[in-house]
This record gives sequence, structure tokens and C-alpha cells, in this order.
Amino acid sequence: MKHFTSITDVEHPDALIQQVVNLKEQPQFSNIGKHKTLGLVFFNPSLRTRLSTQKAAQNLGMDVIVLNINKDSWKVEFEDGTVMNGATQEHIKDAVKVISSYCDIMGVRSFATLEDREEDYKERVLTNFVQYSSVPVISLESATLHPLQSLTDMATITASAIQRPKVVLSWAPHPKALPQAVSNSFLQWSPAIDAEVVCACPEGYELSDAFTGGITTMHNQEEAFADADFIYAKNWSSYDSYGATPAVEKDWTITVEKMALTNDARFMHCLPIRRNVVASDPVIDHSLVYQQAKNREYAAQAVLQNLLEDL
Ligand SMILES: NCCC[C@H](NC(=O)CCC(=O)O)C(=O)O
Ligand SMILES: NC(=O)OP(=O)(O)O
Repeated sequence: MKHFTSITDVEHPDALIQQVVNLKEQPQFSNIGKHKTLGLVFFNPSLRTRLSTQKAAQNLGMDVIVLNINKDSWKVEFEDGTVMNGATQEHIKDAVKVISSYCDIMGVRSFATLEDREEDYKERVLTNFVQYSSVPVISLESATLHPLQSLTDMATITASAIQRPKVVLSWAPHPKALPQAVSNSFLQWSPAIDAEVVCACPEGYELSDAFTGGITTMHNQEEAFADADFIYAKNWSSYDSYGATPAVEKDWTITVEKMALTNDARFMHCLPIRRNVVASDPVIDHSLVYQQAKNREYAAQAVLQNLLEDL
């Protein structure tokens, strides 16, 4: 594996998912990363990605350096050929070349701005990192994808050992407009496991065809929940009216009553979760969310291990 920015970077996604399940069942520690440095660059906040990736690197003997770029560094310019006599102080090209010179593997997190669909879906920040980095790049969640989360989620579902489960990706309310990255990526990875996947969302919140191809989209949440084995909740803003949050008539919060419509489904969410908005307290308290969070460590470790082996 050269980079890890999308499932398309992975030759055998099913084998990688199984590697994560194996690590979860039997955690491994090694020194394959001794005297190697992982650099993590954050344009946006993070709790799980930051800590689980650091922990995974430590499990492999790596050293880790972290830069919170918007907080601690210079303001970054992305336009090529621009006269930098304004607010930006360092060009992305220079920043990435320099950061990667200190690292053997680099990770970057940069969310969608939700202002311009074309710009976000071009993945300018991630693409610049891949272009100018001299070392492999891991996406720590980009504008449109979150592959470390999806790898984790596929491993969490696989570890349950339910044969061909019904998995419902359900839109849920949120006070803020959020990116489509987690949901896009979840759908993109789901063909790598043997599952029936349904997407439930209000009208106006359909995800891009690039990710929903071959997946049933339903606008009735209760109907979608029938016979489900997993409910994967996530909010996202509109793809069609890009970044907008059109009014939704029905209450899409996931409650104990709605979970009772399922086949005793396990509730999943990537976290952080707005309690009693996305889902009610008892749903979250009896869910897989902490297992998912712990599995992030194994997913990051499997990805780092593969990248280190191919250095
Ligand atoms: N990394 C997991 C999710 C990150 C982000 N959530 C958020 O920004 C939530 C923020 C809030 O609750 O205000 C998202 O949806 O892509
Ligand atoms: N799930 C996830 O990526 O969490 P953080 O945003 O806290 O890293």
C-alpha cells in the first residue's frame, strides 16, 4: 500500500478488515516502526483519530509528532502562483515538503468547508499532501471520506459474526451542518463485507450517486429499521443543495422505541455524538460506540503496519 486515503488505495480490503479483526482478538506489539516517525497534521479537531493513531504507532515502536496547523502554525496558502502579500503566510507546497522531510509516514485531517461542492469533492488539501509529500499519506478524515473510520466499522460488524447482516445507515438530526464524509466512506467500504446495506434519510438528504450505487435508499426510517441487525447513525448535510440543512418534518432521533422495530440491532456511531439529538441516552449507553472507538486503534495499527512493510 502506497497511501491510505480511500478504499481505492487498498488492494485487498477484505484482507485488511480481517487483519483488524485479528488484532482486536489478539493485540500485537512489535518494533517494525522503531526509529521511524509518524507525523499527524490536524486542520480540524479530533479526539479518537488523534489518540488511536498515536497509540497504534506506539504499538509498532514508532515515534509520533503532531501539528495542529490552524492553531499552532502559519496560515496556509493553497492557490498556486498567487502573490502572497495578504493574510496567508506559508504555501501548502512548502509546508508539506518540510513536514514530510521529518517523517516516514504522514497523516492529515481536513474537513469539508460545505461552501462549494466542487471544491470539497476535489479534495484539495488531501491531494496537495499526496502530491508534495515524500512519504506515504494517511487520511485522518478528508472533505469527502473517512477511511480509517470505515475500516473500523467494517471490522466491528465483521467481528459480530452475524451472517449477512442487514445494516441501516440512518440519517439523524444535528444542530449543525456536517460533512458527508463518514457516510460516503461507510457506503464505499460496505461492499467489502457480506451485508445487506440500506440508507435511510429524509428527502433532500440523498448522498451522491457515486456512493449510493447498488444501495437502497429509503425515506421512511421506521420501515428501513425492520429486521435490521445494525443501525449506523450519522448526520450529514444535503449533497444536492450543498451544505444546506432543509427542514425535516418527522423526528429522526433514534430512540429505544425505534430500536424495538429492528432485529435486536446493535447501534453504531463514529462519535462524537450529540446525546438526545442524534440518539437518546439509553440507545447510546447500550451500543457498540465504545467498541468502535477502541477498534480505531487496531484499524490504524493495521494500516501503519502495511505502510511500514512497503516503505
Ligand atoms: N470524525 C468523526 C466526525 C467528525 C465530524 N463531526 C463533527 O464535526 C461534529 C461536531 C459537532 O457535533 O458539533 C463529521 O461529521 O464529519
Ligand atoms: N470518529 C472520529 O473520527 O472521532 P474524532 O473526530 O474525535 O477523531
